[in-house]
Amino acid sequence: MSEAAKKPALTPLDDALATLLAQIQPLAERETLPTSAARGRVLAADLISPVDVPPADNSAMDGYALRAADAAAALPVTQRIPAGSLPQPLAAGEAARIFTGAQVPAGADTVVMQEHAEFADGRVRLTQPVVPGQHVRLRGEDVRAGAVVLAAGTRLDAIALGLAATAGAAELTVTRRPRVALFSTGDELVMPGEPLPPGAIYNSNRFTLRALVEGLGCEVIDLGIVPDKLDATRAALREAAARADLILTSGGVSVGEEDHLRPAVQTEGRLDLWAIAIKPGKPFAHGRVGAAHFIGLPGNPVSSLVTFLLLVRPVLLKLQGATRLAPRACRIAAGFDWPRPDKRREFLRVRLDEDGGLALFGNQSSGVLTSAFWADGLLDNPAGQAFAKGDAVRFLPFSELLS
Ligand SMILES: Nc1nc2c(c(=O)[nH]1)N[C@H]1C(S)=C(S)[C@@H](COP(=O)(O)OP(=O)(O)OC[C@H]3O[C@@H](n4cnc5c(N)ncnc54)[C@H](O)[C@@H]3O)O[C@H]1N2
Ligand code: MOO
Ligand SMILES: [Mg+2]
Repeated sequence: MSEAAKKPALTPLDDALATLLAQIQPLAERETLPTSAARGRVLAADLISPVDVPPADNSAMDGYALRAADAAAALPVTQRIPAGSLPQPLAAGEAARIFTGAQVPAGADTVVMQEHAEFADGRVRLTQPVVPGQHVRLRGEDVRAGAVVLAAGTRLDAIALGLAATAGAAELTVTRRPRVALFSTGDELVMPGEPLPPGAIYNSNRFTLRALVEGLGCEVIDLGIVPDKLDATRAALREAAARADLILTSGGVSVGEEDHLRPAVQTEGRLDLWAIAIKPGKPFAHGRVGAAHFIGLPGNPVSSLVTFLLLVRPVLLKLQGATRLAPRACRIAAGFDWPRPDKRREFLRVRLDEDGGLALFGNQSSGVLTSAFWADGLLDNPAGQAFAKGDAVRFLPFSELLS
């Protein structure tokens, strides 16, 4: 067989992702957690608010509540309403002293901030014209009772948890954590904390991948480092398949004789996909071992990171029933020329630069993890497409991908 004939056809990224996601059925099991423990999880049922938020009209300022129609007169101040207290109705021709967050009394329709009023002898006089309704936050303007506050399939970030709490939810029903068995392959790998013998490197993928998996609300089953041996790789796959929903590995997935993952998966299960037309991250593998999904990421640290973000992140989200799998992207000006594009769709490590559009990290090698640490996200450049400084390019922010 000629070298050319041995070359695998590279699958386009979008096709690979579609194939991968088509195999994923969301997990059916759910659990109920305290709201404070649900960060990073996916809501399994619509959350409906039993209350209006805010529950009553309330003041946005420290000042005076009154009827806008009375604004011209010096009004007697007939009550004082701190936040948390219950006001008396306000009669025509009266004003109430009021504080931010306090309930606006029935009868009042407007709040004047104290800086725009003068108080003397029990009466308040306004020093500025009023706009009727000003500084009153209306009952239900944030959330209406009976409305869906958070839909099933929502990922619970800090803001979503706050919104759930604002509707009074002490507990949330979420999809159970997917179990992800993680192992790194490579005889050269040594764990941080151990001495570094000649020829060895520290295992960084294990830390990056573990943090990414946990950040997506999943449980990690850490199977450590597996040697570059076919038998050891097969044994690790069998153990992982018995314990996990997804087996995630890094390294040993390329074409060298020391890359045992592909043959091991072919023997223990089946391989559905291998090699994607992206840079970095070409040698990406997907298949099944027993009932578990298998995903093999390339060993180079940036390749492993990028393939995780583009392909594994949506899988872990879909397993949990999340409705939004794709990260939001935007088009933004490139701050540099890119005259010699790759034949593969390329994901460049770039940083947001207020003055000049996206800036490029100098060394784009897939072994240089510093490039990703420095960057704010990935510039997604189509295969074979050159661009010049000032051209609009597609930007995938890490704020989307790493959340
Ligand atoms: N003849 C060819 N060689 C290679 C090809 C190719 O198409 N033909 N593809 C290259 C590309 S692209 C990549 S990416 C790598 C992927 O290789 P593997 O997935 O088999 O990974 P390894 O060979 O095991 O390691 C690659 C590289 O990454 C380092 N590594 C591995 N694991 C870790 C870890 N846990 N932490 C830190 N660094 C790790 C490893 O030491 C190697 O330097 O293959 C190319 N070769
Ligand atoms: O895909 Mo490799 O990830 O180009 O270095
Ligand atoms: Mg290799």
